[in-house]
Amino acid sequence: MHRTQARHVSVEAHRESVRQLLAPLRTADRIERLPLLAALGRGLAADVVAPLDLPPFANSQMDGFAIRSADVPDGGTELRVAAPVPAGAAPPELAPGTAAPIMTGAMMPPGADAVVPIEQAVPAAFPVPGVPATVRLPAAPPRNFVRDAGSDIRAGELALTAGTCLGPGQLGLLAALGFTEVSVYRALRVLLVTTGDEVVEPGSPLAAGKIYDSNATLLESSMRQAGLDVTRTGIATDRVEELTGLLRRHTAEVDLIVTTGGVSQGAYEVVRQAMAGHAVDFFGVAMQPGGPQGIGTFDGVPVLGFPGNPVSCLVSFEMFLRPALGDLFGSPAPRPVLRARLAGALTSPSGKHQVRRGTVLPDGTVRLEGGAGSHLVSALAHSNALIQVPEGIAALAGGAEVEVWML
Ligand SMILES: Nc1nc2c(c(=O)[nH]1)N[C@H]1C(S)=C(S)[C@@H](COP(=O)(O)OP(=O)(O)OC[C@H]3O[C@@H](n4cnc5c(N)ncnc54)[C@H](O)[C@@H]3O)O[C@H]1N2
Ligand code: MOO
Repeated sequence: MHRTQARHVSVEAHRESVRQLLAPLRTADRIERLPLLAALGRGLAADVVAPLDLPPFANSQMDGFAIRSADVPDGGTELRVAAPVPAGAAPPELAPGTAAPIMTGAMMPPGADAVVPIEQAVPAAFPVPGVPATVRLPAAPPRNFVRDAGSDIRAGELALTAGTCLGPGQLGLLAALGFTEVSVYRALRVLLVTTGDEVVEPGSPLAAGKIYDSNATLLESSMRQAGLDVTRTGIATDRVEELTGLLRRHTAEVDLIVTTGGVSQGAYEVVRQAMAGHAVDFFGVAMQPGGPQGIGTFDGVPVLGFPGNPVSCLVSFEMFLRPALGDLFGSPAPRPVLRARLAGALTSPSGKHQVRRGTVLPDGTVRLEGGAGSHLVSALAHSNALIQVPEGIAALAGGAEVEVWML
């Protein structure tokens, strides 16, 4: 279905449509098992349940003496020194009235329930092993400097939920639990097509009326950051048959097609025309920039048609595609959402959700970078955040609190 720009949908509704378009890609054949380090930055494909307690056994948090806390009265006492407990050993029971030298991470001897750090002992040094010795220790409450078995996570508990992005912390947990491999989603393969007779490759001569292709680099880097496997076709001209042929050649190899340009109201809207006869819908989203959008399938492959202005296509990616990838596949680089105070006033088209670019400063304010224009790539390059101005707001004064998405 090829429709004209008759309706306007909300940002939230379009984000949900993008999610629904991609949800069928979450299939079992897109799951693979990888060694932990190869899974860095991938989304976990299935819940992981802890197969063991962490720590697996009660152990000492300090180098010191393991004691039975009941053996030491309030004012402290002198105890006989038992055999030392090095890390990695399984110690025998601690005899009543004795203190066992114990190292950080070493297993608590059965019977011992507290550790006194070596700094608090008199003398504050471990005796030579095998030589009879005593040590004076202060009282310590039960569990003093003891890390209980299962105090981090218990066997049978959910360690990581499906859809979690695997960063160093998550991979470290899997290693601590003894895993060597993990099930993750394969990277989605995306075909990225920029369009326009005025657009030329950076590095080639810039004739009058031409501009360099910034969208391809903006989007390919965004896509790579979000874990996508990107195929670029080079710039498609405004000839419809050329674009149609190019898309047909690649449909079998990709999971998603993303185009830029050719979706608004001009006389030569190549993407709209190439999608004629396919289940692709074109309409306006109540958002600025990034208003004109296309969504649907081309020969069964999901398609997103982003507008051609550089900031518009980047904002489209951040507002619609990145959140869907995060939700469905646990893709990396989700955007942290913060609240910040505007350093200066702004105006916004009240019927649209405006996305301005800005810099969040250490004092918790956000400074606008450039105006609202969707061609302002230089201002974008100096921004670290997208400022969200919801539909219905026509103006905000300096100091007003806004939601920002960190880039
Ligand atoms: N009469 C109307 N005109 C326009 C409307 C409208 O509603 N009515 N919407 C405007 C808005 S908003 C946007 S956004 C653009 C969207 O246009 P298209 O998606 O059709 O994109 P193009 O016309 O091809 O290009 C727009 C703009 O972006 C530049 N561009 C395109 N590709 C690239 C690239 N790869 N790298 C850098 N710059 C690129 C292109 O030269 C244009 O300046 O339509 C408005 N017009
Ligand atoms: O919706 Mo357009 O992206 O404002 O220039």
